[in-house]
Amino acid sequence: MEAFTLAVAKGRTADHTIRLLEQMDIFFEDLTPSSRKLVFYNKKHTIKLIFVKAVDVPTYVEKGAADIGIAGKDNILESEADIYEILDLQIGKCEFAVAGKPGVNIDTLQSLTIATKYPTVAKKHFLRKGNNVEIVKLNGSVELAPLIGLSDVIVDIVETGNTLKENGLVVIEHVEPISTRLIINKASFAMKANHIQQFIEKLKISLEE
Ligand SMILES: Nc1ncnc2c1ncn2[C@@H]1O[C@H](COP(=O)(O)OP(=O)(O)OP(=O)(O)O)[C@@H](O)[C@H]1O
Ligand SMILES: O=P(O)(O)OC[C@H]1O[C@H](OP(=O)(O)OP(=O)(O)O)[C@H](O)[C@@H]1O
Repeated sequence: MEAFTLAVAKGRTADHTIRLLEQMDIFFEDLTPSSRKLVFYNKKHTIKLIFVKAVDVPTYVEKGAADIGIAGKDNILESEADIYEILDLQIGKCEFAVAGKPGVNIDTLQSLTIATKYPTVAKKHFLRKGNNVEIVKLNGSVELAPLIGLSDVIVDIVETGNTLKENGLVVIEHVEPISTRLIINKASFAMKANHIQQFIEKLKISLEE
């Protein structure tokens, strides 16, 4: 019998997530790196795994299309989804930062234009600081914006710092650390308490190994 649905982000954290599940003795049939399939079952058919775009994981969990999700803190914050965030999986580590050309002084500019893939996170950060900002929402290659005058600065993910460096940009402010988190649908947490608690406990043990 199917106990719960687990939404996992496609992309750069997928391999690590699957390895973590394997450490918990959870294996999915037909799951290969080149597969285009999006739905998988474990051997006992108790867990349904769905692969979704990283940015969509919190939405699937909030709406109950998945009971459990494994998602980046970046996408959790941006979605403002009403879910429980239970565990830090200590993978996919990076940070949100404000970055721009060296010497740009964001405290002296009257109004700031911010290019970002994360408009909600960016708006909240600058509201807290009391800055007047205009947000330009982009979907990638955000580092280009200050180089061609589309924005004063960017709010983006920094991991190694290589993308900033190769484009002559620097971190101006650290905003928030990011890592992959375990999230749970609020109703599922009550309705499927046994199965979900078991999963959480097993995951905790794997994280400590
Ligand atoms: N250098 C990094 N750049 C982006 N995300 C990173 C990085 N390092 C770790 N992460 C984490 O990995 C998660 C998934 O990133 P990934 O790039 O696969 O998805 P994405 O941004 O939706 O990609 P795309 O839009 O190219 O499909 C992010 O949500 C973030 O939490
Ligand atoms: O600090 P680094 O290790 O260089 O990593 C940070 C870069 O990685 C991400 O981009 P991604 O590869 O997802 O491409 P994108 O520009 O299409 O978003 C992020 O948006 C930065 O551009």
